[in-house]
Amino acid sequence: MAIVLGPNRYGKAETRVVRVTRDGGTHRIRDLNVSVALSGAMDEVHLTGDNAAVLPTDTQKNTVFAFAREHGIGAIEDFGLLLARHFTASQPAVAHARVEIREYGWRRIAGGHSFVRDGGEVRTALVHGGEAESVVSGLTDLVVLNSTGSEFHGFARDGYTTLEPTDDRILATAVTARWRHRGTTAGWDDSYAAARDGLLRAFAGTHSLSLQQTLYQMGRRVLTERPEICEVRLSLPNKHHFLVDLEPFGLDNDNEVYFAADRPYGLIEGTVLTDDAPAAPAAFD
Ligand SMILES: O=c1[nH]c(=O)c2[nH]c(=O)[nH]c2[nH]1
Repeated sequence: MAIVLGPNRYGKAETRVVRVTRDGGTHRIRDLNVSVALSGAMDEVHLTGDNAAVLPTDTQKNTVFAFAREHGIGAIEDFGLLLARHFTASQPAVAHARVEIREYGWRRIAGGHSFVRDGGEVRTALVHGGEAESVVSGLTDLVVLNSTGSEFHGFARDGYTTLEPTDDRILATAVTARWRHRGTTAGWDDSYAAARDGLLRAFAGTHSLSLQQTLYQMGRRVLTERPEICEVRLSLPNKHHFLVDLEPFGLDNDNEVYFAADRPYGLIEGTVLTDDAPAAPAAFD
C-alpha cells in the first residue's frame, strides 16, 4: 500500500479590507472579507518541504490591499476575477485560484461620511416587576462607522506606548445601548425609534476626539431629546481600522485602504444620566 498526497490548497483566509473613496466631502466605503486559496503543483512543499512554488499567504494578503488601492473595489465579482487571474497568470505553479468574497453592506446615516451596517441589529428590553417596576430598552450590534471626523491625540504615554497620534482616522463601533425609562407607560415603539435615531445622529454629528467623547455625546443626545428616559448606558467596542502601509509596493495610501481588525479591541463603556434620575438599583441587572 502506498500513501499519496490528495487534493490540497492553501491561501490567506478572511483578509478584511475597507476601501474609502472620496468625492469631495461625500465618501463611499466598500467593506470586504476576502479569502484566497491557491492550488496546483504543490507536491514538493508537502512531500519535501521545498517552498519554491509557494507564494506566501502573507503576499496574498498584501495583494488584496494593494489591488484595493491600485484598482479600487467595484463589484466584488470583478475584484475576485482580478485577484484570481493575477495569481494564476503570475505564478507558474498555480493552476487554480479560488477567491471567495463577502461584502458587508453599509447605508448612509447623516452627512457624507457616516454609515450604519446592514443587518445584525437587535432590539432589547429588560423589565423588572414587583414593588418597584422598571423598564430598560436598548439595542445591540448596531454597527456604525465614520470614515473621517475622528481624531485621537494628546493621550498619556509611558515606556510601552507606541500608538501614533492621529488627526484623521476611521471611527467604528458596534453599539450596545440600554436606556432606562422614568415610568412604565412610554409609547415604546416610538420612543425606541427616536432614541435609536438620536444615537445615530449624535454618532454621525460629533467630530470625535475620542470614542469616550462620542459616547458621552450619544447618551446626552438621547437624554436631551427624550424626557421619558433618565439614564443611558453604552458599551462601545472600538473597531480598529488600521491604515495599510503600501509603501513597500510603491503605492501611497492617503486614508483609502484600511485593515479592519476584529481583535483585540478597545472597549469604551459609560453611563450618562440626568441628575434627577430616580434610583433604580436593579434596573440594569
Ligand atoms: O477613542 C479612543 N479612546 C481610547 O481610549 C483609545 N486608546 C487607543 O489606543 N485608541 C483609542 N481611541
